[in-house]
Amino acid sequence: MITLDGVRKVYPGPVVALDGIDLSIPAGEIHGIVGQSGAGKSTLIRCLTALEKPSEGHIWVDGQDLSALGPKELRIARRSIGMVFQGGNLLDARTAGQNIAYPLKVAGLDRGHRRERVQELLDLVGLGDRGNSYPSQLSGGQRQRIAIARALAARPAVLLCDEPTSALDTQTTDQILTLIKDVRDQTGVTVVIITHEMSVVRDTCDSVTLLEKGRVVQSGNVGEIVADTASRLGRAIVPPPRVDDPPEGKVLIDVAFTSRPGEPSSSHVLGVIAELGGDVTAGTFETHGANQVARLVIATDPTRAAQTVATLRAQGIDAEERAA
Ligand SMILES: Nc1ncnc2c1ncn2[C@@H]1O[C@H](COP(=O)(O)OP(=O)(O)OP(=O)(O)O)[C@@H](O)[C@H]1O
Repeated sequence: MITLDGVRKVYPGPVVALDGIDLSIPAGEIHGIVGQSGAGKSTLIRCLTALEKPSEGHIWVDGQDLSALGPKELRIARRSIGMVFQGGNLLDARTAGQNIAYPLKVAGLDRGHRRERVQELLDLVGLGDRGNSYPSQLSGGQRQRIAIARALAARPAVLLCDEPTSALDTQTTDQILTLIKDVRDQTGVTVVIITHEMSVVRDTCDSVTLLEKGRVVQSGNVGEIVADTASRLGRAIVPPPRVDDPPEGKVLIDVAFTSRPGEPSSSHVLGVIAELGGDVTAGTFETHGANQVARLVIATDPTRAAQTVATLRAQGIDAEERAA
């Protein structure tokens, strides 16, 4: 559905914003793009909307090579790409309904069909009775719902979301992410979400790409990445639980493991830790597909720390003493 092949983007300077990106996102997936500030996320999304032209390489969206299209063809191709920005970016002087209708007007849909489609979209995002409200009369979450409806108006094959929840509180964030998942389930749209929040990746994305200095560090299925205890991205998506200080006279050991079907279960590992004289101070257990992913912090006597780490590692369990 979305394929990038050797995409480079060099700004004058020169600044290499994208340095040879190869990426494939299947139709109907929700894909997260993460990376630190300056990693190239916004440049990547601007290339996907064809607002920016790659210096090298090709981008296919919905079967079309964007780099091969002329200006007129690009304008048409852009209709199959919906965009949602941080904060919504609605036109303040227009009602919610008029905001949603705008891309339909541009696409040449007649008034009657526009009205029908706008109501359908308002209902889809759960704001069926707010079509006549102006953006200033809506909450941040409601504005973002209208922005999603507007992005979906022309039935795009791809929905690109640039930090869609970073201006929202936790509860509203959850509601917007649930809406994005529902929309994907109902319409089959392929979704790309740029985010700096790993919780968005954990709770919403099927697959994820980590960018660093314009390059792909890791890309793949979220469940598989978090199950790989050696993956830095996996540990960022499911981080170790927070423990500020070890109990008096103890040291802390970070433990990470994945229980796959047919492999030693969490209770087995907890048994090993207990036998070694360790106390579980905090723990996170998450189910990803058929796997259970665990991050534990255990407290133990300093004299036993090295032995505990060695025994756990010998059993294939990731363990590391936390620096004091
Ligand atoms: N128009 C531009 N001209 C020159 N350099 C640019 C331009 N846009 C981005 N850059 C540079 O390209 C690199 C990648 O920037 P980009 O905005 O894509 O990163 P990002 O991962 O989206 O960062 P952030 O999370 O801060 O938005 C940075 O070094 C940035 O300074």
